[in-house]
Amino acid sequence: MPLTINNLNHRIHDGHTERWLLTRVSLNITPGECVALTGDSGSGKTTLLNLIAGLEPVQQGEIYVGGQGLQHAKDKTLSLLRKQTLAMIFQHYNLLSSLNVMDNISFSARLAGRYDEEHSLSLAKNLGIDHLLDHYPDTLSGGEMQRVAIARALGPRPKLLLADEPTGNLDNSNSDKVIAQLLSLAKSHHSALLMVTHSSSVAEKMDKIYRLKDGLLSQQSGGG
Ligand SMILES: Nc1ncnc2c1ncn2[C@@H]1O[C@H](COP(=O)(O)OP(=O)(O)OP(=O)(O)O)[C@@H](O)[C@H]1O
Repeated sequence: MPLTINNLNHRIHDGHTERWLLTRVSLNITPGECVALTGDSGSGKTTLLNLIAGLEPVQQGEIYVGGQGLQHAKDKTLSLLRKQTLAMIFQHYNLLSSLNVMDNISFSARLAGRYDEEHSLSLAKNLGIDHLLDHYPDTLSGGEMQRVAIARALGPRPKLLLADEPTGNLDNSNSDKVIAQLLSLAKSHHSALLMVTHSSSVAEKMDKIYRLKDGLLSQQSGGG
């Protein structure tokens, strides 16, 4: 299973007080399943993604990514997991400005020791950015940059893709195209996808929709 979360509780310091941000959160995502994570601003969506990526320590409960438990995992295990098993896509793309598109796409796969030129080129072709391979990020549109970020994330063939508002900076027609490409590539790679989104039309395109409210995660109707 790419992602299993059992009874996760997470407490934060809010000024001088402490409060539970996440309570009894459980979630399973199967290979190739695409799941939307929704919830009001401040409900804890980004914190949950950070916990799954091993960027914040698990306080109570269990998170398994590709079978690897994150609770009690050492930093080395977590950094290997981020290289080999999961990938993240951000709203602000996080491309490397000194590398051209081809090198940006190859970057994560090289880091994971899984670089495959044919695979990188096929991702670029599928995402419609193969004519931009020698361009640099500052010459690209927002939609093009997000496509490069998606190709880079899929380069190492991750079991789990985490995406935080990946189309938040795009207009509706670009957003629809990028989401359609992301879903179809995630499915064809059998990568599970957990995507934070504020857009109900984006959420509806996913297999399942979950909502975080008052610390609790619940499945909503819709999606699929
Ligand atoms: N390490 C931390 N210490 C203290 N407070 C934190 C910490 N991490 C997150 N918070 C707080 O937890 C709450 C949830 O933040 P988070 O970014 O996870 O929400 P979100 O649902 O992603 O919001 P948005 O949709 O606005 O991005 C916020 O009130 C934030 O200030």
